[in-house]
Amino acid sequence: MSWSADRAEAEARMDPAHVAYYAGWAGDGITLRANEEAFRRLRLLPRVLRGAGKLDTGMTLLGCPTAAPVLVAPTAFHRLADPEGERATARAAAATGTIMIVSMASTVGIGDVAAAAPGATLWFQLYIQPDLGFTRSIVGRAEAAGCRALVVTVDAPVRGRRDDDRGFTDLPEGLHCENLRDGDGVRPIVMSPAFGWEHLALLREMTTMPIVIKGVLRPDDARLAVDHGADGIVVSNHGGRQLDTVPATVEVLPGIAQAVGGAVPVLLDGGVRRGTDVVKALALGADAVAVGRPVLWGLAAGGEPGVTRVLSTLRDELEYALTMCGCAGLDDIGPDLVRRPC
Ligand SMILES: Cc1cc2nc3c(=O)[nH]c(=O)nc-3n(C[C@H](O)[C@H](O)[C@H](O)COP(=O)(O)O)c2cc1C
Ligand SMILES: CC(C)CC(=O)C(=O)O
Repeated sequence: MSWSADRAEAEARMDPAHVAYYAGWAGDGITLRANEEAFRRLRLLPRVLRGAGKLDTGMTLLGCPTAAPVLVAPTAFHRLADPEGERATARAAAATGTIMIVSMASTVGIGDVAAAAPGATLWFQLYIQPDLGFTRSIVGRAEAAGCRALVVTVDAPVRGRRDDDRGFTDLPEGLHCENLRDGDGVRPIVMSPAFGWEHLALLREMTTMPIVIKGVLRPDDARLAVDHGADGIVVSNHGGRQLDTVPATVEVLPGIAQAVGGAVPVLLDGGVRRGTDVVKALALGADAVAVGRPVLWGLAAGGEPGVTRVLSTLRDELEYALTMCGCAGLDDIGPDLVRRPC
């Protein structure tokens, strides 16, 4: 089943307002579409008779082994798709040897996600909260749950304007952002334009987890992130959900990879749908990619087995594409494999 068949199935099963939230985009959806279109425009140039033999797609990222350079991107509210929510996604991640980045806006608390999927490698995504004491306690919960990295999202100084959200504002009865529990209540997520690079040093004091900056689109910002001690970068435009008309992530990737120069791992998300997209991103300088909506559609269409299928299919497609390209492994992927559009 392809991701678009999953989406059709999700549309049949889910509340239309929730489908619209998952699918949602900022403005006119120019960036949303550009992410996928940019991958489609790139062409692969396979090499032949390389005697490559059987290949291995496994690698290690920030000390964490992963079966393929494909991670689960952080996405909010998995219980809108399936009653087990993030528990199901994490079990599927464990079953496929995939690193899952759990959203701060998960509908299962990070401790419960970890307990439900003991074999999973979890990273935790954070929106820094203006109450830094509360931020510290959220980070502490992620650390106590065994998360292996902190992914700090920096492309949301305010919420994206999503005209087509069709009225989705509040979670249904019984669903909450469990990581924001505070005493008897649950605090709202606060976005703030007041954060600066200096906040990285504050986070560094709060945790021993490696810190990854998510939402970088410029080489100079990537360099600043490295200079301020980031351990990794995610080239991301939030799946086209924040500022419309920013470029497709794969278009800005080569410049960012060059600016980072291998100092820290560079990940990319936005529009990755097939194994061939993974090859293209790696060829243009990414160490790994992350997928957002396909995981949500797989979860809605088929629960935990649905997500397992999405993740294992991506890995199979990657292996197939690499074999077809004459690669012996991930190290064999270079820019020569991709022909950019004229
Ligand atoms: C429904 C939905 C919820 C999201 N929630 C978060 C979130 O809580 N934190 C975050 O950093 N990014 C969030 N994102 C952005 C994803 O991490 C990722 O950048 C994006 O989905 C990648 O694009 P793709 O969906 O085309 O794969 C969300 C994306 C979607 C579609
Ligand atoms: C709860 C939201 C802030 C999650 C998000 O980042 C998104 O919907 O894109």
